[in-house]
Amino acid sequence: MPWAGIGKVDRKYDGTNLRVGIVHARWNSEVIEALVNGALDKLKELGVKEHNIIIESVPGSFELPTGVRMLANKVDVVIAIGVLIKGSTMHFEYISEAVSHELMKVQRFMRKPLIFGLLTCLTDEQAQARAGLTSDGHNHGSDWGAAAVEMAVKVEEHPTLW
Ligand SMILES: Nc1c(NC[C@H](O)[C@H](O)[C@H](O)CO)[nH]c(=O)[nH]c1=O
Ligand SMILES: CC(=O)[C@@H](O)COP(=O)(O)O
Repeated sequence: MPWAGIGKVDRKYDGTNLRVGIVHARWNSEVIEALVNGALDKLKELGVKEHNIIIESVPGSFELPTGVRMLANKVDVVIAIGVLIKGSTMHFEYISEAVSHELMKVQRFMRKPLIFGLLTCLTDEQAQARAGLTSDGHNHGSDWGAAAVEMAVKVEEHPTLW
């Protein structure tokens, strides 16, 4: 997936003074772990201090919006990470839709940037590739870490945004 990723960044973003929350689901834990580590590595590369990163887990992706709200007051930006994989029922469709909409609402409610780290995959292989676990894969967690620092800095520069 050579085209994947957040592209060329307009300037250098410094995360030195940022507090970042990561809330992740535990379903599909191998993929989740790779995504969380990808995000953590990128946050640290961009200067975020380890003691300014709070990590919380929730059972599944459906619980992500609640988890985000629990962290919202303690940090400048939250990354919500979950991995939904299509099974044999309509479960996937309902949860994908509901969680995506609710995360957008939660972002407005908390008036802080929220990074959408919800993979909605049709197969296990799709999820593994997006966590960098296949030879042609790319770890989206890394992009989410970069997006978190960029958006936290940008929003800080626009105090009347929300
Ligand atoms: N099937 C997946 C789930 N299902 C669990 C729900 O998210 C939820 O935890 C449960 O229904 C209790 O409310 N979660 C994922 O993150 N990924 C899945 O593929
Ligand atoms: C509630 C569930 O997680 C489960 O019944 C969903 O089944 P599937 O993933 O096969 O659609």
